[in-house]
Formats: sequence, C-alpha cells, structure tokens
Amino acid sequence: MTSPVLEAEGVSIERAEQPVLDGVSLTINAGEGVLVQGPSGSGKSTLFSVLGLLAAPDSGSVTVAGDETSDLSERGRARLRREVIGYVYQDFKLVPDLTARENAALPQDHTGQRDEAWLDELFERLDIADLENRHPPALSGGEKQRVATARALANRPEVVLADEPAGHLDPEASESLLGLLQSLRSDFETALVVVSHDRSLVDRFPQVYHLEDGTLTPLE
Ligand SMILES: Nc1ncnc2c1ncn2[C@@H]1O[C@H](COP(=O)(O)OP(=O)(O)OP(=O)(O)O)[C@@H](O)[C@H]1O
Repeated sequence: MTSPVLEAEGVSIERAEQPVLDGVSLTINAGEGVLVQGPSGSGKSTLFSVLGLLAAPDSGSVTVAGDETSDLSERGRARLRREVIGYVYQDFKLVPDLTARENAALPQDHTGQRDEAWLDELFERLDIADLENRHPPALSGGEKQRVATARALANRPEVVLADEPAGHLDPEASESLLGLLQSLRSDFETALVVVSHDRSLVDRFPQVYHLEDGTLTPLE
C-alpha cells in the first residue's frame, strides 16, 4: 500500500474574516498527480500555502511524510519544506542577483548537497540549458517559470506543489512543461499537486478536484 506523502484533514482558514477554506480534506500518495481547479479567488493559492507549510490553518491538520505538522517546531517544518516539498510559485520568487542555475541550485545549497549532474539533466529536460548563466531580469515569463520548475525539483522532492505552473506559457510550452512534470512523476514517483484556474488542464491529470466556496469536491 502506498503511504500518503501529504494529507490535509478538515483544514479551515479565514482571510480578512472571511472563510476561504472550510473543512478541506485531501490525501496525496507517492507519485500521484492531482489538479485542484477553481475560479479566481476560490482559495487555490491559500490551499497551496497551507499544504506547503507556508501558512498554518486555523483548524484541521496537515501531515507531511507521516509527520503531523501542527505540533512541529518551526525548525521541523523548515526541514520538511526543504527535504520533502518542491515549490513552483505563481510569481516564481527567483532571486534577481543570482543566475538561473544558481537560483535552481538554491534548495541544494540549503541542504549542502550540490548535485551538478541532476541540475544539468533538469536544465536539459526543461530546455533552458543555454540560459543557465542569465539573471532573471533577462528571462521571459515562460523561461522564469521553467527555472522555477528546475529549482522545485532540485532536491528530488517527494511532492511538487505548483501554483499556476503554466500561467505564463503559450499552449505548446505549457503542454511541454506539464508533460515534463508528469514524466518526472512517473520516473521518480514524485507526487504532483497543481492548483490552477485553467480548465484546459483537467484532461492532463488522473485526479481532479474543484475548489469553490471553501469546499473541495472530486470531479468524476
Ligand atoms: N493576505 C490576505 N488578506 C486578505 N485576504 C486575502 C489574503 N490572501 C488571500 N485573501 C483572499 O482570500 C481569497 C482566496 O485567495 P487566493 O489567492 O487563495 O485565491 P486563488 O483561487 O488562488 O485566486 P487566483 O486564481 O486569482 O490566484 C480571496 O478572496 C482573496 O482576496
């Protein structure tokens, strides 16, 4: 039996005194591909933050790689963020003073284990090898998105969380990036959780949930 890499149970959170997530439960097993689809403002980025231990829920629990996180110290949560989860942020969060390759290597530098061969492979697979010495201000939105994806995968995480990972790409580049994420999922058992408003992604994922009015519903 596969064990969950990420599990949210009864998660609720308010923003500006309004409920955004209302008793959301979600289980992600190793290697699973899950899309959370919902309209703008439905709470997708909030769910991304809660699942990624970037925000604590008001109630409910989030368990990462078997560790229930509400009782963990900040140090323990930081370790899970570093070692278990990879993040593709909606606004990339690349460091402008570092090259594309240095940005992608940041998670490895935080754990003290540079793996140049894996970075080479990621840059090849993402088709950005020729951009590795450029700084983010000199990259297009789609190029930044691929560098951010390389960074998310740098530590071979058990689960990648991605907020609108194809938001800045044309349909062809979006298809290729999602194909890459899905192939990494099958090659390395990396679970993938994508939150997106983009309905065209629905057919690309084995499991799809709809988020609206604070409630997460599986789409049949
Ligand atoms: N820091 C905050 N303070 C107040 N309200 C917030 C805050 N963050 C989010 N919200 C509100 O919470 C709701 C959910 O926001 P969230 O960003 O999670 O939605 P989303 O589905 O990701 O939207 P989008 O697709 O437009 O990115 C929105 O109504 C938003 O205005």
